[in-house]
Amino acid sequence: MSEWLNPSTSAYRLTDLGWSTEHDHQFLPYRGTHVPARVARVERGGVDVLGAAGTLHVTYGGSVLAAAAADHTQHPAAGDWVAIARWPDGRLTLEAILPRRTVLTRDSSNRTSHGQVVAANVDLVVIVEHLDPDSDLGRIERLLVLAWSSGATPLVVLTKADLVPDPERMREEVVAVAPGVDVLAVDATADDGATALRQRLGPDVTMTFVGPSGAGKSTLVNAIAGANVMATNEVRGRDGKGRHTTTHRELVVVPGHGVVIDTPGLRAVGLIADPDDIADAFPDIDELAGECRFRDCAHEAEPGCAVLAAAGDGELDKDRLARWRKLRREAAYQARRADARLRREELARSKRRAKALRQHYRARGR
Ligand SMILES: Nc1nc2c(ncn2[C@@H]2O[C@H](COP(=O)(O)OP(=O)(O)OP(=O)(O)O)[C@@H](O)[C@H]2O)c(=O)[nH]1
Ligand SMILES: [Zn+2]
Repeated sequence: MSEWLNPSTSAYRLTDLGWSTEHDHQFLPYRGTHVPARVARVERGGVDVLGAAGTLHVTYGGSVLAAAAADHTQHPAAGDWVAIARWPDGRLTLEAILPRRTVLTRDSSNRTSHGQVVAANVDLVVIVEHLDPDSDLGRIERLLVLAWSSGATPLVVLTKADLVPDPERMREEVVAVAPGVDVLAVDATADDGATALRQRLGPDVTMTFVGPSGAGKSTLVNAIAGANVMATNEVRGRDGKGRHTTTHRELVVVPGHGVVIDTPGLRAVGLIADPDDIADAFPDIDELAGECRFRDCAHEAEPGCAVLAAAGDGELDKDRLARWRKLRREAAYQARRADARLRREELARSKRRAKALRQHYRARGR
């Protein structure tokens, strides 16, 4: 186990972990009986939390387990602020999750679950994409939808600016697909890259870095930390598997510059967006759609469609429109699937109820 998770390591100041006066208020019901802490790592049987007592391993309290069984999103996640109880026998249990400000969710492959929270209370989603090879605009758009749907603010960092002849021109292309979002082009291996990013951070900002493998996420985190807190590709070994071993840190405190969350689940986040989230990432198209003749315009072939008109006269990039359509189809498909899942669960519940009733009457009849 790394020194990071060793209980003998030093205590944390709650404010370095992102604690604010809002949390003071939320924690009032637990004051005196529980201690506050932040979840750094989730395991099957419990979590590691960081707090004034350092790093602690705690198991789940009964009410937390019951809530999580009924609704997977109520399972503790990295970044959660929680209330910990200490029992007379010395056992530590996680008894409550404070209200989450933001949630990054992934659709679970488990058909009976309702998606899984992979990180909570993230303020800033840093979308990292390389300029060399060329940036993937569709991937950036997709991650923007993800960021907006979590409630966090996105920031786009384009790395490897040192490897291309005209990074500014490429940055402009990305600016066009990220309306209202800050877009930086940096050399992540140089000081000014870290400086530009640090200027966007604050001491109590919780951030997460998403983007393709090799884009420079770990390099950036290490640069803002001024230390090697994340394993980069070079030091990770050839099999590429070293990253999410049991010693991996999922929540790293960068004193003065915030908290970084990096969970294995984040690597696999899919898209469960609702149309509003997509609109957040595509305000240009959303605005055009407001000008269509028909309120329920599908922007496919309708007369008076402002979206099609804009695509026709070049005001709206046709490729961007095609990617937007694809995301909307995907979201609609996910929504239908979730509906079907809910119906299946409701059916299973009513069958269980009927069976229980039959047994009840049979027992009485005897
Ligand atoms: N020249 C140059 N190299 C970079 C830059 N950013 C990252 N690299 C290099 O790219 C390689 C991959 O960087 P990482 O930081 O490990 O990438 P990552 O996004 O964390 O990758 P995963 O951990 O696989 O998701 C390393 O060799 C970095 O030194 C950059 O801006 N310029
Ligand atoms: Zn239209």
